[in-house]
Amino acid sequence: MSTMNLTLLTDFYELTMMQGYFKSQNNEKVVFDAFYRKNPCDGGYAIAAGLDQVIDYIKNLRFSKEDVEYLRGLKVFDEDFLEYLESFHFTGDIYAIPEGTIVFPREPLIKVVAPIMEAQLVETAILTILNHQSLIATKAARVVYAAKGDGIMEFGLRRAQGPDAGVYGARAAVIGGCVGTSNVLCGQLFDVPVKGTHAHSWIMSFPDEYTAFKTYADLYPNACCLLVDTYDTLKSGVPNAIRVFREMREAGIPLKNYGIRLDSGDLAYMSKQARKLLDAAGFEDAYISASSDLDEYLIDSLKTQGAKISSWGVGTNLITSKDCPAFGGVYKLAAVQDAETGEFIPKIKLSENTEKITNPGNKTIYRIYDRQTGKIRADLICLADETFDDKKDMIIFDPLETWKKTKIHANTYTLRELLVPVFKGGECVYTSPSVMEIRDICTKEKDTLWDETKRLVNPHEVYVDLSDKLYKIKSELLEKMGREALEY
Ligand SMILES: Nc1ncnc2c1ncn2[C@@H]1O[C@H](COP(=O)(O)OP(=O)(O)OP(=O)(O)O)[C@@H](O)[C@H]1O
Ligand SMILES: O=P(O)(O)OC[C@H]1O[C@H](OP(=O)(O)OP(=O)(O)O)[C@H](O)[C@@H]1O
Ligand SMILES: O=C(O)c1cccnc1
Repeated sequence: MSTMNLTLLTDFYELTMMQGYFKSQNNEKVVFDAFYRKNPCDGGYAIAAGLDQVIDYIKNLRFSKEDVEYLRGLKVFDEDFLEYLESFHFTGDIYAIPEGTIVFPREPLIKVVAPIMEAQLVETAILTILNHQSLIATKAARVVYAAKGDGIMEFGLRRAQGPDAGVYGARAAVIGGCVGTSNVLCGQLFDVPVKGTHAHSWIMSFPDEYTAFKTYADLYPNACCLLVDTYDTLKSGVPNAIRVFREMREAGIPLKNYGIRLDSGDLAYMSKQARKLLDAAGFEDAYISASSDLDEYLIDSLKTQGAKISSWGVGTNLITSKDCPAFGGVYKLAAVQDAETGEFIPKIKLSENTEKITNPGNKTIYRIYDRQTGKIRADLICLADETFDDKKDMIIFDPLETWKKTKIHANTYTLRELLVPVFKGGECVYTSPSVMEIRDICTKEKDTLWDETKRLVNPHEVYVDLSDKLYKIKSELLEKMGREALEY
């Protein structure tokens, strides 16, 4: 999948605009920001994911002969433009927040600095990749948070919106903290753990439940998880599982990593009863896992109910992010380079809705950490060439409600620039960590948030402020626009 040419994975208007820029010989260098506006599921944060696929996409960005032929057939593009496309490749710079990082609304997750024809073309693919994976990674992080240290298995492939969503969704779910996936192709492509139990069909294909369990246990004694709800969980499923475990013990087969899976009924009640039966038979270390339309809220509720479940399989609600099906990331022009001075002229997009007014200029983001706790104090969006000294006090203010100011005292904080170079002059200068390494990074990242921000409902919002300089540029641009509007 990584060498696939996805050059035509774009909206038609990117190409018609590209031809327009070509015809008007307008190929100035510009800055585009890919950012999102609202955390998924009304949560307090999101997790950046998908960068590695964006890198593959950019590396393979070439119009093949067939691509150009196809575009010629649309009878919209002129020969000179089609000829240009034949030798097209990406020559710009890309900066990105590494995968697995905690991110907040309005922060550029990816910044493209490139001639406008190139920067425009890549909009759609960058957004579709980032939007999907960041959404599922965030959803997974929420589910993992609810499970309070229990393992979450990703079980969603069959219910995902197609193969790509299944495979890349599973990748993102592992980044967000799942311990593994049932998705074998995802395992092969990204070297993540694949695991699983068995289906009801396995049980139903045998003359009786005991024989099905026994056959499975003989085959997989080291990973023996028996699905106990096909007929009657407490009267048949659990007793038959206990019978098989007992026979394994009597046969001298070491019992480790074994247990049962509940897939229906009242999971709190069933798990408590099953726990009692297993314990009474001397199988205190047998685990109880559960699946059945779970999500973060249900897992949280089951925990509160005292369910005796220590491992969870989550499918549909995770892989589709069912209650919040879109991440809503956008890609906005932020600056255009002056051909003569080389300076970036900030550009702004107005909106009736103040939250939708874009942040102009060639920017970067600094994360401000509390030096003692390592937790995030706030993020600061500023101009790319601004520098800060953590030995000096820092005053940050809310960009919308500017009277809300916070003083961060000198030597109590550390700074980290979030955007890192990924492409320079068209060359990739970044090596992505493996998915399991990104998962580890993400686990550490989650530790930089207070619980108040991680909680599932009404979380505390982390401040994302603008630097003084950027705030002034934005205000001046808004003023100017306002004056110009009056002149009409
Ligand atoms: N103790 C519980 N508290 C809250 N929700 C629960 C509890 N136990 C199960 N659930 C959830 O309730 C829903 C159960 O739905 P339903 O009864 O329709 O299906 P089921 O029990 O899975 O049975 P079947 O698979 O046979 O349709 C699932 O989403 C499940 O996760
Ligand atoms: O409920 P989800 O969160 O989507 O998790 C995945 C579900 O997929 C399987 O059911 P399915 O009915 O597809 O197959 P089965 O016959 O193996 O139960 C599994 O038993 C889970 O219930
Ligand atoms: O392995 C499992 O138990 C599994 C896999 C996919 C979907 N549901 C369950």
